[in-house]
Amino acid sequence: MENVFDYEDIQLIPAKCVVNSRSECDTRITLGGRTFRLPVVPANMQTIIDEKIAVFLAENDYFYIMHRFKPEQRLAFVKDMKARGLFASISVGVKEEEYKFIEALASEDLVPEFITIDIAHGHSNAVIEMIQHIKKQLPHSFVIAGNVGTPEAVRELENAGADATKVGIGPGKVCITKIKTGFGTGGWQLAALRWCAKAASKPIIADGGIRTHGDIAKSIRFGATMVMIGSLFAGHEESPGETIEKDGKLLKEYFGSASEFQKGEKKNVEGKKMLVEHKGSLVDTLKEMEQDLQSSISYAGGNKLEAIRNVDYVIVKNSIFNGDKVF
Ligand SMILES: NC(=O)C1=CN([C@@H]2O[C@H](COP(=O)(O)OP(=O)(O)OC[C@H]3O[C@@H](n4cnc5c(N)ncnc54)[C@H](OP(=O)(O)O)[C@@H]3O)[C@@H](O)[C@H]2O)C=CC1
Ligand SMILES: Nc1nc2c(ncn2[C@@H]2O[C@H](COP(=O)(O)O)[C@@H](O)[C@H]2O)c(=O)[nH]1
Repeated sequence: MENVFDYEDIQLIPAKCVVNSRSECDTRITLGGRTFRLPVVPANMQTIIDEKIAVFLAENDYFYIMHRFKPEQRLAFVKDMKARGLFASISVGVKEEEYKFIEALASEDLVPEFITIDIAHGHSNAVIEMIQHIKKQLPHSFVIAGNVGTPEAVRELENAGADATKVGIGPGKVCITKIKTGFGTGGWQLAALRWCAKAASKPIIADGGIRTHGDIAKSIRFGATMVMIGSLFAGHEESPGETIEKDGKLLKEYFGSASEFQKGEKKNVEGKKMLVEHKGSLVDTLKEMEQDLQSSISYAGGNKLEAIRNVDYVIVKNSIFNGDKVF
């Protein structure tokens, strides 16, 4: 494939400014018939989101996707969000019990607004069958399917009924898929996003590899509607990961959903654990992300997110591992 690159290899080229203040720039995005303040969603991982954060995000018009690692609590979670008048957005896997869970939601007439099918290798019959099951049982839920890394996969999942696809296999900060299996979009996630976006007829969520706020704008430029982020959301005081003090410094744990820490066993491990610096409040990060993205929009020469989609860019260098190590 030609022109393979990643986030740090690209610089977007400024266009003439049309606003008098960055505060005029609108970062809102619509997905599944709802408008959110930012094209950003914290990763559906156990050290990134919990019920409290989900409520905060939904109340404040941010998109969220609850993780699937406390399966027995999901039905009550949907009920609770509905009782609060908030949208429900959950994750499922593809195993037998997940079929029953979807049927239980349908039989109680509990319809989550968003359901994300969250498995490592989403280009599979297992995901296609789950999309079809959800669409049959809960036709009004917006289904996000993933993860994938090729145009063929995007087309197949869209044709099966997915309303959006999630792109990114191996670019995550706590991911070791690229090292352990030799496969994935790690090291060329941005180019893979562009490749997939050209084939997509529905929204794409770019997942993994975001290391700076500027990478959000780059994802939008290369075809993402929304960006899923783990590591940048891992260090907040609200983050569910354990807080650890080391040499007088506060740190937070962040582990992969396919790590032994999540699985409770060393089987098919494709994720690791790391400690990230404590960085204060989630609200402050969201505010800073919004301001930085407003600035990106102004450099793009517009006042809406769409302006970023048309800017020119240059490829400035190349690197494979995006600063990641196995340990
Ligand atoms: N975005 C990414 O790059 C990655 C993300 N993850 C995250 O880790 C979590 C666990 O993922 P996952 O292991 O898929 O979930 P599950 O453990 O729920 O596995 C889902 C099903 O798919 C099967 N499966 C998993 N990987 C493969 C594969 N490569 N080929 C064929 N079948 C497979 C599993 O069986 P069996 O286990 O017996 O093979 C199981 O039946 C998810 O949250 C996922 O998003 C994991 C790796 C990469
Ligand atoms: N290969 C693995 N990928 C994982 C695992 N757990 C989560 N993830 C993916 O990473 C992103 C977050 O990436 P970041 O660069 O923003 O930190 C997340 O949304 C998943 O798609 C894992 O154990 N292995």
